[in-house]
Amino acid sequence: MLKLDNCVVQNGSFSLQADFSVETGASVAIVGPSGAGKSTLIEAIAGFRDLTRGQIFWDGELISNLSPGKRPVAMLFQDGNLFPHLTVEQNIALGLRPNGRLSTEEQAEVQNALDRVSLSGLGGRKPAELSGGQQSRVALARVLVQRRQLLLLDEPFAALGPALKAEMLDLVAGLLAETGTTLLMVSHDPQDARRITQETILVAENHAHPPAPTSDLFDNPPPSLRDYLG
Ligand SMILES: Nc1ncnc2c1ncn2[C@@H]1O[C@H](COP(=O)(O)OP(=O)(O)OP(=O)(O)O)[C@@H](O)[C@H]1O
Repeated sequence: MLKLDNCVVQNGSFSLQADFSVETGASVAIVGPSGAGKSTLIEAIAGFRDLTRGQIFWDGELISNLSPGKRPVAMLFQDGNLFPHLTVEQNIALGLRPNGRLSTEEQAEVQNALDRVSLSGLGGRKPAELSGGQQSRVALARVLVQRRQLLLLDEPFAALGPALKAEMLDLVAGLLAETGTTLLMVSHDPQDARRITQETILVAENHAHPPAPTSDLFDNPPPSLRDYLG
C-alpha cells in the first residue's frame, strides 16, 4: 500500500496537501485542472520534490527519506526520454544499468521486455527509425525491466493519436495485471481514466483528494471537476 501521511509539497509559491492511501495493485488516475498540482504530486512520490511536511510509506516502510533511485518507483515521462544516439536495446538496458555491460541474464531480460511490448527484432534500431507509438513502447519496456512495484505515468501517451493511445493503455493495463504493479496515472482525458483505472484522485484547490471510484467521480463530478471538464 502507498500511503501519503499528512503531506505538503511545495512548488515555488504553490503548495499541495495530500493525505491518502492507494492499495497495492490498484490502478488510479490523477485528474484535475491545469496547474492544480498533478505533476507536483507524482514528482513528490517519485522523490524529485521534497516534502515540507508529512511522510510517504510503501508497504509500511518509510520511502520519503530515500533518493529517487532507491524508491520502489518507476516513472514514465510524456516524451519517453529516449536517447537518440543509442539503439532501442541500449535505451532499454539503461533501465537495468545506467552504465556498464549487461550480463547474459540481463540481456535476456531486455529481449523479454522487447517481446512484451511487441518490438522483437527492432532492438538494433535508433529511436528516429521508429514510429511514435513504437518509441512509446521502448520507453515502456525500459520501465518494465526496472521491475518496480509502483509505476507513475505523467500523460505518457498524450502525443499519440486516440487509437494508438488506447492500444498503449491496454498494453499497460495487461502488463500491470501480469505483474501486480500499482499504477498512478496523470491524465487530462476522462476516457483514459475510465479505460484502465478503477479509482481516481482529484487534484484541485491545493488538495489531492483520496481515491474515489472513477465512474462515480465522472458521472457525478464535484464543482471543481465539473468546471474543468466543461
Ligand atoms: N518553478 C516553479 N515556481 C513556481 N511555481 C511553479 C513552478 N513550477 C510549477 N509551479 C506552479 O505549481 C503549480 C502546480 O504545477 P503542476 O505542473 O504540478 O500542475 P499540473 O496539475 O500537473 O498542471 P498541467 O495539467 O497543466 O500539467 C502550478 O500552479 C504552477 O504554476
